[in-house]
Amino acid sequence: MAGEPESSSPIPITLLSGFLGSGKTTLLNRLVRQPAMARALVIINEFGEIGLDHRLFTASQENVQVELSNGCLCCAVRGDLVKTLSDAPWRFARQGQRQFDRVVIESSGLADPAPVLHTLARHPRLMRRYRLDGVVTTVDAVNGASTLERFDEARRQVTLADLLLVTKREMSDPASRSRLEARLDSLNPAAPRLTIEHGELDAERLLGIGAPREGASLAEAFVWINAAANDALAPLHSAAPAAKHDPGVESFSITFDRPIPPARLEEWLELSQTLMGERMLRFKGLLDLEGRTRPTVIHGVQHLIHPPVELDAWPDDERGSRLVFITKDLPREELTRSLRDFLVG
Ligand SMILES: Nc1nc2c(ncn2[C@@H]2O[C@H](COP(=O)(O)OP(=O)(O)OP(=O)(O)O)[C@@H](O)[C@H]2O)c(=O)[nH]1
Repeated sequence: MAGEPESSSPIPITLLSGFLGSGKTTLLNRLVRQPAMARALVIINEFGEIGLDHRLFTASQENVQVELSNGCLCCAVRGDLVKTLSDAPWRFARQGQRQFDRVVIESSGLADPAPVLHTLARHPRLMRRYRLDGVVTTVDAVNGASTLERFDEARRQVTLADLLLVTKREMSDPASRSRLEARLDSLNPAAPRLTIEHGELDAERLLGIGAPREGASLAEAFVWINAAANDALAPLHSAAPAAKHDPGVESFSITFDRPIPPARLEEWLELSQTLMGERMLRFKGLLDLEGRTRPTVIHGVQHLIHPPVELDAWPDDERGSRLVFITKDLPREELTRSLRDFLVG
């Protein structure tokens, strides 16, 4: 592809999701005015024949902007997204210099983020050029709880988020706020939650919220994996229940001292998708794989499993693997047994 060398480091992508009217465009307008997002390529997906969001969005001078209309990102225009992202480095280049250094995709309010994440994680051309920096989901404090009751898409948007932003808090009453908090606890206890008003948020808060990237330090990976475990991490080979959530939601960790054969891990991942599916809300792993000199990070959300990434290095001879799970209605014994059988059995 013209315009830039293949070897340049992958361009981070932030996926901004959230149900209809939850405040995505309001947030985006604030974000792109800040230095951290000033050179973002903004891709706006709208649903319906006459999209409005791109008119409501007011890019800063440096931003480049693309609209994907007439369909939903998760189905009809997924091919357009691949083409837009594939072409962008040279399409938005001046004198051979790429004009953006990150991408923000605002998906339509009805989009399920999973297919988009699959596309970003699996499409050969996109995988080389881009990396997912995280999924941010806005949830409206007034309607959020009932929206989450009623719409599967809204639940998927919350479940897949690395960061949840609760909007319109000043318009909501305490009862609907606590109903919403309980619902968010149940759907995604791992994601940090922030309250924002009228899209006011430091753009830096959105950077690096997903998994550690290739070559990241082990220290960074520890912060990431610990965030998923809440208070369940401390005791090895066991777990305490996570702090607060619906019945049926559990958070726990499992460790292995011996290196894990990569082929066994792959088999287990396939099996877990089939057998556990949506009962596996989230898993994160920091692994010592047989034959690899560096630590490997894997993670997944329900059926979606991201490609493994290798970190910088082990600090010394002390190695080991740790997996953290957040599950719903999935007996811990069943999961632990399948892991032990497959990974070290
Ligand atoms: N009071 C209040 N209003 C907000 C807040 N955030 C957004 N709004 C308003 O909510 C309405 C919808 O916000 P948008 O940013 O357009 O929401 P969206 O998620 O982009 O909406 P869709 O494009 O329909 O999916 C607008 O009128 C905003 O001004 C907030 O924190 N407080």
